[in-house]
Amino acid sequence: MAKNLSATRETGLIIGVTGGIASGKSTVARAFAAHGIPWVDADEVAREIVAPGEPALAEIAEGFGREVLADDGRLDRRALREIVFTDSKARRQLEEITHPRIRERLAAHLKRLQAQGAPYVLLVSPLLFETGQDAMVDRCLVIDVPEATQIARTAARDTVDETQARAIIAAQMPRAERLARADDVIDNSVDEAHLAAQVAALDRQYRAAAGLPPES
Ligand SMILES: CC(C)(COP(=O)(O)OP(=O)(O)OC[C@H]1O[C@@H](n2cnc3c(N)ncnc32)[C@H](O)[C@@H]1O)[C@@H](O)C(=O)NCCC(=O)NCCS
Ligand SMILES: Nc1ncnc2c1ncn2[C@@H]1O[C@H](COP(=O)(O)OP(=O)(O)OP(=O)(O)O)[C@@H](O)[C@H]1O
Repeated sequence: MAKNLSATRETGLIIGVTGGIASGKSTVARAFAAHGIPWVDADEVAREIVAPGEPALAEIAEGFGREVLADDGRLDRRALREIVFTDSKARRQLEEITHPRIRERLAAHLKRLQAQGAPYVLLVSPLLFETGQDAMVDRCLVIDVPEATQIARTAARDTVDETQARAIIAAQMPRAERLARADDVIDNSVDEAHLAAQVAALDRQYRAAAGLPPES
């Protein structure tokens, strides 16, 4: 059900941005940044909490074995990716280690950004609904593309092959369910100009909701 756009918490408006792998979340975040809007990225925070010396890295090594560490002691992300996207039990084990820490770190980053006085801020997360991070935001914006576009854009961008891209999509919320939980939707199936026009319209809407005039 759509949230009341004017009912923002005292600390200011937070927009949750979500969508499956390669739906275009980072591209959307950069388009909002062109309007002066900052964001916190859950994938980046997920990297921060497994940096060398962090307790989560030690717990992962304990649970998954030294084979998920590279020679320099850093997390071998590819090795861990291959384990967790073929074994849902292992994925849940990883999430039990990472998700509470990601959530805590996201809250701290959001607080810091809000203190800098932005019109509103974005929380960009592939698993906004799956992890309950949607409770941290006032409104959920879903970036929507067909699955074939996700696969094609993943293949064009990184080393994840089609089988693995499909396994990652299968580990995420189905498209229809995500759309059903959206307050706002961006159709990112066309091109960046089409995306930028939708972001500009939402920016006007969110500024009005935050009690601010349109961007001058
Ligand atoms: C498994 C890991 C090491 C793979 O790292 P890698 O650098 O290869 O990929 P990256 O982190 O960039 O993730 C790629 C994409 O996979 C998807 N993804 C990542 N973790 C998950 C998950 N637990 N469930 C479903 N999809 C996921 C997201 O769409 C993400 O954008 C890493 O994704 C990880 O630590 N995941 C657990 C933490 C997590 O849930 N992160 C998501 C943000 S809350
Ligand atoms: N409208 C578009 N037209 C063409 N290509 C696009 C469009 N939007 C995004 N892309 C491309 O698709 C790929 C995925 O986009 P992006 O990295 O923004 O997705 P993401 O949702 O942040 O991905 P991830 O879930 O892996 O973090 C990138 O290579 C990007 O340049």
